Amino acid sequence: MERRVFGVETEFGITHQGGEHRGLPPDELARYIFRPVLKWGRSSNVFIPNASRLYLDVGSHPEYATAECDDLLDLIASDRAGELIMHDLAQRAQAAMAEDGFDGSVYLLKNNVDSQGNSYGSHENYMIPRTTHFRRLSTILLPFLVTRQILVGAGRLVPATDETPAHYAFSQRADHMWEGISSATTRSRPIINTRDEPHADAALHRRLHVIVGDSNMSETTSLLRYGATDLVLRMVESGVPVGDFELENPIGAIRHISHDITGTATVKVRNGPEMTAVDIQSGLLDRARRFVRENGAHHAQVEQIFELWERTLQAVASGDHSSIERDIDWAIKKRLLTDVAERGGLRQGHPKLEQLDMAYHDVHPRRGVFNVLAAHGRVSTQLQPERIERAIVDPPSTTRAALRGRFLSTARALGAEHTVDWVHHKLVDRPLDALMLKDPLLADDPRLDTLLAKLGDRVETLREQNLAQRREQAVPLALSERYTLASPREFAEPPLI
Ligand SMILES: Nc1ncnc2c1ncn2[C@@H]1O[C@H](COP(=O)(O)OP(=O)(O)OP(=O)(O)O)[C@@H](O)[C@H]1O
Ligand SMILES: [Mg+2]
Repeated sequence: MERRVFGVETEFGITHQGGEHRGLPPDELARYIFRPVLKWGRSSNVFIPNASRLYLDVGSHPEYATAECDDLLDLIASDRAGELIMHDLAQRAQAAMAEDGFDGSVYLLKNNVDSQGNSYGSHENYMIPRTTHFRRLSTILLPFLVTRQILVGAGRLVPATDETPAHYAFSQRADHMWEGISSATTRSRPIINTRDEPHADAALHRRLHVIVGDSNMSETTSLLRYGATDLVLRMVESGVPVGDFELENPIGAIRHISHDITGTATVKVRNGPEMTAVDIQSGLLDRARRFVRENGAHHAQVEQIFELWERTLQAVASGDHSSIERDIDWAIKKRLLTDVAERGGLRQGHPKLEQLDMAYHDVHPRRGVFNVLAAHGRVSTQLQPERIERAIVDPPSTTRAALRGRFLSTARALGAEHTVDWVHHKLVDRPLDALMLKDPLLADDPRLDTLLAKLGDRVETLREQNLAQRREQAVPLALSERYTLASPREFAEPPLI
């Protein structure tokens, strides 16, 4: 596959604290957060002009699904834009609640486990050819995903239980996976979900749904996560030998690996020896390097991804994590927790440290601990803030998201009733002219002009507007007046919440 479509769905944890009374329960809080969405789109399931989807399912985990991207940096930008859009909604909820007499602060967390131990996801979507051999896919991809947490896990301080002392684990999600592959998402939570909803021409494509990943705060970790997975998928698709790392017990392995931060835990490879996660990842990295040597790099970040992949494996293998403490989520957070524990003389598992673990994932640009570290230049980034800000309003330009974005902002600006999903675009008054875009990689289609022309002359006026003018109009429609990013010099130390 020359170009691949990527999308990521993030479910956020929410909580309301710090007021005079007990905070609102999460379901009521979620309703406050989605109030402007409901008002804007008359639904709690809307597509917004940057072509992404905002969604509140039953329960209390607001979700943002990025538009389709074919570029890794676009994907990360759209995901980061989602944090800011959700943050904006959380701030509005806080203000509305204060007016209603519920004081306190709203916290929106981009993590995967709440303090009661419930888990929520960060789902990756990769378009793959329909012809991909599924058995080959799973024998290669499962061991990759089971061991990928040592590269891109978000880290978690695991509280003490009767059997185990408090300790630091690579992953948030590992303990919440129950199956290797299946079609269920909630009940049995498989690593790879096989539900067949391609959002594309089903004869040509599948949408691979990976639900094992942790939500990442670090743009660099995200780049490694999506970039390495894409490389492994390329090898699967090309048919080259990738080695035999099929695991005897993937679910036992994913937990075992997560809870051993020394990286020395071994897992049994079917037809093979006991191996560490580093052994398996090193084998895959070697083959990916060979694959790129023979076939060429398919995008500009491939070498950077290899370098990060290798450096992270070396750090885990040596036990010296200092070389990745600016780049990899679990290592950034571990350094922070260690420093704070040493400074304050706190034992492992102290409630303050558990709180700091949560605070790392707070998406508030000036309060969230990761964001404060970023504002102080203490973690690496991949994107200029302007690119993230643009992604709040503008869809990616190289996929059908561009068409959806144009349809949405034009229809909104002209007050034309419409419905959309990933594939369909319909003006309510013109149901027979509905536009179906089955190719997610097509960013241009004259049929959209034909459809929009049904809206009359005013479309021409809109088309002639420059981007800045369009943004002026689109921003209020994208749910916000203005979004501001953290100012880099405002804060002295990461706060504890
Ligand atoms: N053809 C495609 N291939 C890969 N990803 C796609 C494709 N079409 C859309 N996507 C991405 O898939 C994700 C779909 O998100 P959505 O939340 O609607 O997922 P879902 O699994 O269909 O539904 P739900 O969350 O309701 O269970 C988005 O991030 C989108 O960009
Ligand atoms: Mg979803």
